[in-house]
Amino acid sequence: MALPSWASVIIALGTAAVVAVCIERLCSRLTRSNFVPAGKHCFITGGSSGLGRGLAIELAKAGADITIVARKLEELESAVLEIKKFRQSESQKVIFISADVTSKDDVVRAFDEAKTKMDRNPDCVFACAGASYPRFFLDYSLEDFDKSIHLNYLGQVYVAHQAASRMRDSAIKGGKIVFVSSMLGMLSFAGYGSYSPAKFAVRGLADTLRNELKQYGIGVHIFFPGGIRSPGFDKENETKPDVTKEIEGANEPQTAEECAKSLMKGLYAGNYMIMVDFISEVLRCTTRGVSPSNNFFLDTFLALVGQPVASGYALYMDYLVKSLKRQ
Ligand SMILES: NC(=O)C1=CN([C@@H]2O[C@H](COP(=O)(O)OP(=O)(O)OC[C@H]3O[C@@H](n4cnc5c(N)ncnc54)[C@H](OP(=O)(O)O)[C@@H]3O)[C@@H](O)[C@H]2O)C=CC1
Ligand SMILES: CCCCCCCCCCCCCCCC(=O)[C@@H](N)CO
Repeated sequence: MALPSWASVIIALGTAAVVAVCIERLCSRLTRSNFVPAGKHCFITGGSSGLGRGLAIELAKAGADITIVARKLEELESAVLEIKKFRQSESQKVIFISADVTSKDDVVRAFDEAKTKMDRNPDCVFACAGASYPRFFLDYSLEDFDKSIHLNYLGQVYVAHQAASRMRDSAIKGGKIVFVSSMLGMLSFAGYGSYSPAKFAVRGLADTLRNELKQYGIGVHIFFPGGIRSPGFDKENETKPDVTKEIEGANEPQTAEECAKSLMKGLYAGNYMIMVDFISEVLRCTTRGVSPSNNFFLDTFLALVGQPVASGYALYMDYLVKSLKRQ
């Protein structure tokens, strides 16, 4: 008995959709690396506070050995005590190294010390150190731009360079480098003239290395958090213009713990670009370009519906800033 033509069309479309989804899942499985933190040496810059500290705690829970790096000794010491409480076993090592990521010599020394104290080079490196001092472009001194690019961009370049060269030379299997950008590495607006460009630059570097480091089997990921309630966040809010607060009001800040958990979840899923909530996922889809998708069909759909929303948001940002003139 012949099926009516509409039924054949539905069956054909349904079959095509199922085949497409299976191909997408298969490709995604073949191109993604596993993340198994247990027994790994995880090296975290900015590990004494905020996201970095939250991440160190999650990695300790997952069974990793941890090196945290930052400048202030007191904060490092107290973070190590706290992180140790979350270990699965007493045999997991948690150590700290005081170093400034804006200094090339310090970064090399930090990796040397980490290797000596842990008896091996890091398997996973997380570049969390960073800070933002928002104000209007014309209220910055020219030195402020140097400082931001040194900390928020070059601070990740030096760390990634050491990480990759040691992973290659000691033939680390399943090495990972995780960059920390921000939603402000995908869009920007009034107040972030020194910070956002550095976070965009981090994306350029991550895109380059995601491709280039495949020859050594090193996995590269990039994290784009929204606001994180942290000591750094309190500090930036002291200089943040009101209009900046208003524009970023669409984003609900997370705790460092929630944010670190989002990062872990993205790493377990093997995603290249890791986001923290639905709005930021949509933003990712509207700016993805040739970067790998997290789910090809869903990402393409979200890009389509998200683009008008993104353009509408730009109108809202411009309206708020234009209104400043009239005050
Ligand atoms: N807070 C937020 O709203 C958001 C933050 N981010 C990004 O997430 C990351 C973490 O931010 P957050 O959780 O707020 O961090 P915090 O401000 O709470 O902590 C920053 C950490 O980085 C360290 N650090 C700062 N400067 C240097 C340096 N020159 N050398 C070595 N270590 C340094 C600090 O220690 P010490 O001062 O002792 O060196 C501290 O451990 C940053 O890259 C930030 O840009 C992204 C989106 C939102
Ligand atoms: C589909 C697209 C819709 C667009 C909606 C956009 C919403 C804007 C929210 C911007 C949030 C910025 C968080 C800043 C985090 C940060 O890095 C600072 N705290 C500095 O540390």
